[in-house]
Amino acid sequence: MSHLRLDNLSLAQGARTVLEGLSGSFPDGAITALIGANGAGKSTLIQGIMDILPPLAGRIDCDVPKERRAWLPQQLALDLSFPMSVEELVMTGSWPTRGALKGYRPSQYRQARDVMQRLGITQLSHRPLGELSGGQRQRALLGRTLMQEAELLLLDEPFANVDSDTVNILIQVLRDMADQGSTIVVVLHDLEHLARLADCVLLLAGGHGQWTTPQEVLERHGVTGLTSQAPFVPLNLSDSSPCST
Ligand SMILES: Nc1ncnc2c1ncn2[C@@H]1O[C@H](COP(=O)(O)OP(=O)(O)OP(=O)(O)O)[C@@H](O)[C@H]1O
Repeated sequence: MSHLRLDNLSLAQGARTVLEGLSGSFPDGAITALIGANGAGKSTLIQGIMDILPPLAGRIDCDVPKERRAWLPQQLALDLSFPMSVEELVMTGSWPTRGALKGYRPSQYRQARDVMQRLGITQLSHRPLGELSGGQRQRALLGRTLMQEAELLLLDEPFANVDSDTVNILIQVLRDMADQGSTIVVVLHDLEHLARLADCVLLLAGGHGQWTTPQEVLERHGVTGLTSQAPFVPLNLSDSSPCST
């Protein structure tokens, strides 16, 4: 059975119903792309799954413990101006399981070093977050979720403002996490990333959800044979008006 299931779920932002009657399961050990036009409710659904936004009706069943759930918000939503280094950020990934005030064990420093090496940010370990590029910051944030050993990972547009080397590393790490059994849900906005990353798709439109496959979405856009060298191809999804007000 899936670790993350939606049962006739409706979610609202204030007085506005954004999503209505969503049901279905996110497959474990797989990457589900969450797609839809601007305002379709992708971030709203992520907030619901993260327990930040209570359901208006229906249920979200998630049996991943809270300390193994991780969320990478949109970069614009992050304030990384506080004085913290890359290594310190990665180490905070151990807080949900171990607590913030217990200090770190040598094995955790070793684990953080391995994580930073895997993400190619070892040389940045003492660099303050405020001095990182978008791509470096995104690698550090994914490093924190690796440190957390997240079993449910939600990412909101992780490839926005990120260089192509970072995209390649993020895709490889996410694939490895899924292969090890994690449930991954990622908000995507372009077809190249959809083709390279997604195993299945939840399309939000008109306040409702449709489960589909990357192949079906690509065919609907008249795209065949996308490769990793393909240029940015935006998803063209128009029918997105919220279901009711
Ligand atoms: N805090 C809020 N208060 C009121 N309305 C909101 C709030 N956040 C989002 N909304 C509204 O809810 C609807 C869904 O927004 P949401 O951010 O979930 O869409 P999205 O699919 O993530 O869009 P985008 O692709 O632009 O990020 C939109 O109509 C938006 O204006």
